[in-house]
Amino acid sequence: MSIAVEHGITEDAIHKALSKVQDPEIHRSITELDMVKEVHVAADGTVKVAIFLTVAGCPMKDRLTNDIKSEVGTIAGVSAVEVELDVMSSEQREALKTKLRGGQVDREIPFAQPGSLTRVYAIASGKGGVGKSSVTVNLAAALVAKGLKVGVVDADIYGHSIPRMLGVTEPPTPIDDMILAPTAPSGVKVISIGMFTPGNSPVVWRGPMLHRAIQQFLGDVYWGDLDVLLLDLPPGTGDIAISVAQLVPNAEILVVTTPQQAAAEVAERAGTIAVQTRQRITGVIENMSWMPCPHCGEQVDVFGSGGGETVAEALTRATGTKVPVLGQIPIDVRLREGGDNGQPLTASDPDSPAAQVLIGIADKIATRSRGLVGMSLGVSPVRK
Ligand SMILES: Nc1ncnc2c1ncn2[C@@H]1O[C@H](COP(=O)(O)OP(=O)(O)OP(=O)(O)O)[C@@H](O)[C@H]1O
Repeated sequence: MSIAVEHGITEDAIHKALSKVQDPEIHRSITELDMVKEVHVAADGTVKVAIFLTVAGCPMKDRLTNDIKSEVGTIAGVSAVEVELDVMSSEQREALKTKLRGGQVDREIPFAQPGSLTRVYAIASGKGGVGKSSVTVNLAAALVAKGLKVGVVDADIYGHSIPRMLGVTEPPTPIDDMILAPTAPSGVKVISIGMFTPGNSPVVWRGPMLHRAIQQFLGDVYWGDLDVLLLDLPPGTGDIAISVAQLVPNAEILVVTTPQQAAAEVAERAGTIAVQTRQRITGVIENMSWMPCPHCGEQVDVFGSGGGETVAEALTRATGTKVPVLGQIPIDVRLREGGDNGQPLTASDPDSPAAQVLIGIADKIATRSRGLVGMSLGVSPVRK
């Protein structure tokens, strides 16, 4: 960065102001990312700041321009701020990508590294429509509200409804082979298989392509330092669950079911795949457990009862360690509405009964310590 100053405005003051401006997608300071090309101060106190954008037509350029104007504009003696936009050369982009990968030139999945502090949860269900995506977005928003950095991968090829449920409208920004994930208004970073398919067309990819897509979402997307990554899997016991197990062996499983016994049986099958892949099952979440009767306020079990407990017991038997029911979420029209208008209930109405259960589950998965408890070691007893 080159800075030419006069008019009593110090280089230090300009550097300090610019260091407060963050790239809206990378969430790191533009000075740290070497995005400032040059700064010039004219005799009348006009400051011209030239910036390197990561890519031409960067969707965040207006926000960046405004942020620079407001930060630099606060310096005493500055009469006006002008921002000029340039684009990084391929060498500069390469250097930026290396910086974002923590000095690593090669792509790798950061969450699969031994030192990774990110807790990865794959959200699974036996069949569609049980509320897996609703649970995922509400847990994500609740975890952000606790001050954690959270990312969501929408790997549900049949549903891919996560961006809408989180209110994300912008597409991801590619920097060559690196992808910057858009951030939802709640602060959750999101990447979805739906962002890579034209219109609303269904994805007809088969196993190897899906594996590659998940690998890209985990390895090519710049996530920054996440505390928690949630993966919304497609319903059933499909290829993606196995890909996740291969790519991120330390991912833990959350199984979502309704109280209905038929749903519980298929959810149990989805859970047992974790036994085969030796992944830990953190617990079972029962959704649509009950609703208050509109006339008398009493609890009505619309979809029967006991499904969550049935799945938890079956998975406890299969793994040999206690798999708990983490919570029973009631039916709440506002939860559905929140999904439709991109405002998770845990953020918009955290005191509602359904949000309270979800926040309780978020507390449990946020504080869970690492260890071998609950993980199938893949050993069987030997008879002597
Ligand atoms: N507790 C709840 N109360 C009211 N509505 C709910 C609740 N949970 C989910 N829903 C609604 O049920 C519908 C299905 O939920 P969702 O899309 O989250 O399910 P899913 O299991 O992810 O389905 P798929 O895998 O088929 O995408 C949505 O319209 C959602 O808003």
